[in-house]
Formats: sequence, structure tokens, C-alpha cells
Amino acid sequence: MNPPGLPVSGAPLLALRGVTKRYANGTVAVQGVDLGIARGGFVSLLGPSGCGKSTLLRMIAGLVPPTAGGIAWEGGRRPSLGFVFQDPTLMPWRTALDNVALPLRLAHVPKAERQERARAMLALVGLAEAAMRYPRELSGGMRMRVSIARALVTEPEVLLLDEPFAALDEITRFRLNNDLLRLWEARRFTAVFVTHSIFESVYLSERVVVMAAHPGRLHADIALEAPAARDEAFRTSPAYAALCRTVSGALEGAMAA
Ligand SMILES: Nc1ncnc2c1ncn2[C@@H]1O[C@H](COP(=O)(O)OP(=O)(O)OP(=O)(O)O)[C@@H](O)[C@H]1O
Repeated sequence: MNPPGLPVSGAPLLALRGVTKRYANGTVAVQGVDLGIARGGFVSLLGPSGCGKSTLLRMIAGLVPPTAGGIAWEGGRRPSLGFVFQDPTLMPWRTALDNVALPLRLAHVPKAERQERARAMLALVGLAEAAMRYPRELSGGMRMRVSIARALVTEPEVLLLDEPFAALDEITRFRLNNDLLRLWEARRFTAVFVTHSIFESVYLSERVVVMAAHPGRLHADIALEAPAARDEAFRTSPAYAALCRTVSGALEGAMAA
């Protein structure tokens, strides 16, 4: 385990330096976060409720400005970003296909091309057959797949995910974990994944950043030495259990801190 926040070797895609967020009501949601994130990595932000995970992710997304510190992107420009929230936020009056195509419509991509790209993306998340269905005709897991397809249809360099699977049942969650890993392996976007779940963070990530609360800050930075193929065999392996124990110990430390 490394001390928290050590920059990754080489120039990171994203470098946070002393990032702090104090909301107008005086709550210090995040304090003095130093963190480097490498291109193409899969990093989880793990911590107890209220430790500032969502605030940190929103600052990375540019949705919330830090009150101190800075966020620097490689080359001095923010790359294209996709964002997946816990609530899929689909438009109920549009089909799955039209929901996925929406970011392309907003980017003025011609209709034929956007339909083709949205169909291909839906196929990648296993929903080729559901393209013409409306959100109310889809299960919770299918709606989340549509949401992920919509976030990826513009082929962003970075995918930010804020507890996307927290509201799903365990079996659906496991399936979507696998789907997300397959997409990441195929596309190699940089993934920053916020979760409460030790098991999920260990299954998905190459690196788990553990946060402590009051004020929200980094507590530990754990590189996970895991097999390249993360699958159901890995989920039930002693290696997985050992990594979960390590991360669980760090989380207990964060909660006691
Ligand atoms: N807009 C806001 N105004 C004031 N305080 C806020 C605001 N958003 C979040 N907070 C506070 O900032 C702290 C961190 O919140 P944040 O949602 O970032 O944490 P979190 O780790 O993502 O929590 P959870 O896991 O419960 O979603 C909390 O104390 C929260 O109440």
C-alpha cells in the first residue's frame, strides 16, 4: 500500500493538487486532495458516505469548481468526458436508440450516422434487440446499460461513474461489472469509478483510492495486483478475497481516522 495521493509514474492524464471544496454552508466536502490518474487506468474512489467522493468526481468533470487547489489535464486541455450517474436519467418519451443517440444529436452528427453509431453501441452493451423499446419497457439493469451506452457513444477519453450500480440487485450488478470491464478492455477509456462497495472496487479496478470523511480526504492508495482476466473465476478466488481484505483494512482505518 502506498501513502495516499502519490502521483503515478510518468505524466498523469489528470493531476489534482491540493484540491479543496468548501460548500457555501461551510461544509468542507474535500480537503487538500493530491492525486494523479494515469491514462487508460481504472481507478475506484472508495469511502464511507459523505467522504466527498461525488464532490471529487464532479470537480474532475468540471461540474463543480474547487474552492482551492487545481486540476491539470495532460496537454492543458480537458479531454472528452462521459458521465454515468446512479439514476440512468433516460428520457421516457424516447426509445433506447434515441436516448443513446442524443449526445450525437447535440453534437450535430447527421441522423444516419448517429443512428448507426447508437445501434452499434447498444449492441455492445447487449441491447441490440431493445433499440426501439421505451425506458418503461426496460428492466433497471437494461436502463443502466442504455445510460452507459449513451455515455460512451461519443467515444470519450474519460468515463466518470458515480455509483452506477448501487440501486441494482446483486446478479444484475455482477453482470454489469463484467460488461463494464469488457467495454473498458475494448475501448481503453480512463475510468474513475465511485463506489461504497469494497467487493466492486476490487473486482473492477487496477487501483483503489480510499477516502476518509470530515473533512473528505485521501486515506490510502492501493495498487491491485490482479490477473488480467477479471471474471467469475477471479471473483471466487483466494487472490480476490485477499485483495478485498487489504482494501477492507484500509477502509476500516479511514473510518477510524
Ligand atoms: N451542494 C452541497 N451543498 C452543501 N453541502 C454539500 C453539497 N453536496 C454535498 N455536500 C456535503 O459534502 C459532503 C460530501 O458529500 P458527497 O456527496 O461528495 O460525499 P459522498 O462520499 O459522495 O457521499 P455518498 O456516498 O453518501 O454519496 C457531505 O457532508 C455532504 O452533505
